[in-house]
Amino acid sequence: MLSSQPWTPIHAQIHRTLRQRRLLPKNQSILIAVSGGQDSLCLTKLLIDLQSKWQWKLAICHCDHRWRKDSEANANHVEKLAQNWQLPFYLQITNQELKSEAAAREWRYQALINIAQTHNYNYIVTGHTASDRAETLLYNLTRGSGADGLQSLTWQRSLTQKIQLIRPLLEITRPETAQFCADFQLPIWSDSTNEELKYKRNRIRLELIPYLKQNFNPQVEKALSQTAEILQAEVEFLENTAQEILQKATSNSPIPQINRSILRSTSLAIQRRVMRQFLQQNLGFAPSFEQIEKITALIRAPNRSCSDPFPGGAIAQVENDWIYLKRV
Ligand SMILES: Nc1ncnc2c1ncn2[C@@H]1O[C@H](COP(=O)(O)OP(=O)(O)OP(=O)(O)O)[C@@H](O)[C@H]1O
Repeated sequence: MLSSQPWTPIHAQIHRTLRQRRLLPKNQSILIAVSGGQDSLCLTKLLIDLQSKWQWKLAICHCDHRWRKDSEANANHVEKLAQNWQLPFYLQITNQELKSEAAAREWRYQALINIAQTHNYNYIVTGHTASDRAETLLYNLTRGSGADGLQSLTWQRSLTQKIQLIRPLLEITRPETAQFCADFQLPIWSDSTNEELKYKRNRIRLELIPYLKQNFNPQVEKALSQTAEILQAEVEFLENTAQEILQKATSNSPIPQINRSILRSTSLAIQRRVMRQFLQQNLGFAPSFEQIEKITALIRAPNRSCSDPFPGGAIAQVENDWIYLKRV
């Protein structure tokens, strides 16, 4: 496999991050998701250069959403790069019309998982950067997310029991990946839809972030990304604590029930999280803020109080020390 050093500060940083965070252990099989854009090319080059230290088995996967006229040319471009790098290449082409960004994303992750499962890759890596993290944080902030949405883009997430999604570039900004690609003359395929202002995410990147940089903080991407990093550890702690309390406060009974006096001894932050987990477990979907508030209010409500119905028809009802989730 080609690896034309030199070793740059970004190489050193990624090597250190991978070691400290134990993101991609030695000898593992890794599927790199490559769009052809600057971030995923930077990621691929870095992993190739670090490969001799980690003994990974690397491969490239490209997903063709068939959204743009040049999508086939884009796929061919990535295939050529894979050949030059002497890496196995997998192409996934959609056979359905993907109507939204969300649909495209869902299809893409499933396509990546299918390739990873078929060819035994335990890790899928993407080129998400600190800039993506900052943009996702801002986007979720405008939608009213709590800390969970603001931790935006974690270093690692399970896609299936066997496959982990890893994002090694979360400390590197997009201007840095652009510079890296220029330094190593990596041939970036530019995606024209990235410039379209009808997409909110693009407006955050092209209008809001430059405004914040100019008027508030030139390092705003790093600053927001740091906020996401702090929140990530806090969310993990709160979720684990809530899970422990949920276990103590519930019992195995045919009608789901949760104990009010145990919940009363915890803080509102934990009560909300416990209730979210309780509803999710028993209703089978992620509850909204209003639905969580409705059931949380019952922790201190008078006996026999009840909520109006949740989607699906269940209601929550207080009986002495318990809240029951009853199907009516
Ligand atoms: N067509 C593609 N084929 C393979 N990988 C892709 C493709 N598009 C994006 N990726 C991977 O996903 C990363 C993020 O891309 P981008 O920011 O464009 O997607 P996104 O939809 O905003 O991200 P996500 O939905 O995954 O959070 C890229 O760096 C790359 O690793």
